[in-house]
Amino acid sequence: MQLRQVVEKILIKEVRGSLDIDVVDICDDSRKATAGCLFVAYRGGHVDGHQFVQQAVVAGAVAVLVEEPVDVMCTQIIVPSTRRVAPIFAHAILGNPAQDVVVIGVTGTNGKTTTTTLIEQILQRAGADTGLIGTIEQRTSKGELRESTMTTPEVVELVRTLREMRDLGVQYIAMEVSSHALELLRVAGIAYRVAVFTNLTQDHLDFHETMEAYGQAKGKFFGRLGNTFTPLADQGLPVAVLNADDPWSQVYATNTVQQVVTYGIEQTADVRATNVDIQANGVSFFLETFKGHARVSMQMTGRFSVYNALAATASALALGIELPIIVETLQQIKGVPGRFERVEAGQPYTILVDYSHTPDSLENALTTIREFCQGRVFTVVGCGGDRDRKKRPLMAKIAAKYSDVTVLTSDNPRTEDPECIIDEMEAGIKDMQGISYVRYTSRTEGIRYALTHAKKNDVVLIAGKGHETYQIIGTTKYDFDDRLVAAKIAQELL
Ligand SMILES: CC(=O)N[C@H]1[C@@H](OP(=O)(O)OP(=O)(O)OC[C@H]2O[C@@H](n3ccc(=O)[nH]c3=O)[C@H](O)[C@@H]2O)O[C@H](CO)[C@@H](O)[C@@H]1O[C@H](C)C(=O)N[C@@H](C)C(=O)N[C@H](CCC(=O)O)C(=O)O
Ligand SMILES: Nc1ncnc2c1ncn2[C@@H]1O[C@H](COP(=O)(O)OP(=O)(O)OP(=O)(O)O)[C@@H](O)[C@H]1O
Ligand SMILES: N[C@H](CCC[C@H](N)C(=O)O)C(=O)O
Ligand SMILES: [Mg+2]
Repeated sequence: MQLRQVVEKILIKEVRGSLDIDVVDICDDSRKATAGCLFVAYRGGHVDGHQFVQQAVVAGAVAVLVEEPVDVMCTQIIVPSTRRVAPIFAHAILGNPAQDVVVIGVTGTNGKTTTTTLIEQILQRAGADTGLIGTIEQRTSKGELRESTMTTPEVVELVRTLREMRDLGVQYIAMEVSSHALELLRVAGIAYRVAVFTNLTQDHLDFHETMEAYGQAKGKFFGRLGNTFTPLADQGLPVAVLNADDPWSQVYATNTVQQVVTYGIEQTADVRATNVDIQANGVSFFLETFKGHARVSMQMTGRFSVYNALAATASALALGIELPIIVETLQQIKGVPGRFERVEAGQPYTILVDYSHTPDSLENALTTIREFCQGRVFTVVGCGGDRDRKKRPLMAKIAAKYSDVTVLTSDNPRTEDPECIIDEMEAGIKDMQGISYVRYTSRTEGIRYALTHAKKNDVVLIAGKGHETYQIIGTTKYDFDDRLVAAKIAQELL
């Protein structure tokens, strides 16, 4: 497209060079620059993208979007904030794919991956072609596209993925919207048809600093619903789906002028579960909605699974899907990889791998296990390095409170010293009376300790890494899969 067509939409800018040039692509990483692209320079947390404009031009960039003049031989568009306007360029240059697909966004601390998966499965059962963008992978009903590197990609990659999905014939896309994405304007320009809130509990205080700021970041999603620079793909009106049992929903309801559908267990809600019965192999409940009611028996367990099911139900109803299709899907779905996933190696005790890497999700996982466990509970848990440090003592405390034996170990230490991370976790439980815990820096050895001591009727929870197939130590990514490691050790111990 002619660069002039987009640049004319930008109010505050200085242009050096010609705008009458054809731009065929956009990129924000010089290492991925291609012939005829526009390179966007972001000032990052580690490096300044402005350093790489020359490299991008050598690779074929014909124009650059920058915050200060740079010394290169190509068109320069100089703006106060490249992050602010990059979405306008990305959507326009990549052909506005978001206008051709119906997008459902799910935000919240926990439950995004599970809820988007449930929504995707319901839409597929209703006969739609779907896309999914989230923590584990980016896939369509026609097949997997790729494993994810981020929950919500940066805007350029995100819009490119939307375009890829649209070109494959996808009609509906369910995507996770992280608080980082909202804060960094990664999802600007996407007109969500349904915006879902799961819950807000402590995480990411390294990035947002306070819970208030974290809550406000999520609130942006609802404040802007129906208020973006691209129109909705279909004729339906935007809907906010809010968790009536989370106090932040009241704030978010006042943030939006759009219709709101609430769901919950405790409080009165438009979509509600009553008579919740949690078992080891599933959960059942009575589902009441504004479109009828039904008894539901799911193969996924835990009270949190009921919340995810309710959020997905409310979203699907907002999209006009019939209740029986929703109920059939909820009953048929077996689970999501790494979420309360059982490892079966013929051992007499239960092994569960769960992606609980926040205090709240760990507490939910353990209270669920306590509801059905007849023996002892062993929890193997670590905390990620280069991430929120404040959650470390809290997670250890929760593990120790609900477990008979806690094994403090490494998650992804990244560039931090693994011993220091475990020290920070241990600080939360040092003074607790009557608890039993051990430390193993090696995650494999931590898992081995728990499995060696577990007996019939016991449950071993391996928390924090879920579906991950790697462990990041320093800057190296090693192969590591809790499920495979646990299965191998359990088999050896038979
Ligand atoms: C805090 C955050 O989101 N950081 C993101 C940010 O990193 P950064 O600001 O440090 O980037 P940088 O390395 O300084 O580079 C600055 C710019 O120079 C460019 N560059 C860099 C090197 C080079 O040779 N050429 C070049 O052009 C980079 O592409 C970038 O545009 O920009 C990078 C490039 O787009 C992202 O990869 C990076 O995400 C990192 C990997 C990350 O871990 N993000 C996490 C915290 C995150 O976003 N998580 C949420 C989920 C959270 C949750 O809910 O659980 C997510 O949505 O994934
Ligand atoms: N609705 C919920 N409320 C609280 N905890 C939940 C909920 N759903 C899932 N969990 C717990 O949180 C863990 C992560 O679930 P899920 O992957 O669906 O969340 P997420 O929001 O996508 O996480 P991430 O921020 O890492 O992408 C699960 O393994 C489970 O222990
Ligand atoms: N999306 C989360 C995932 C955390 C998973 C945990 N295993 C870790 O590495 O801390 C994050 O990037 O903070
Ligand atoms: Mg996720």
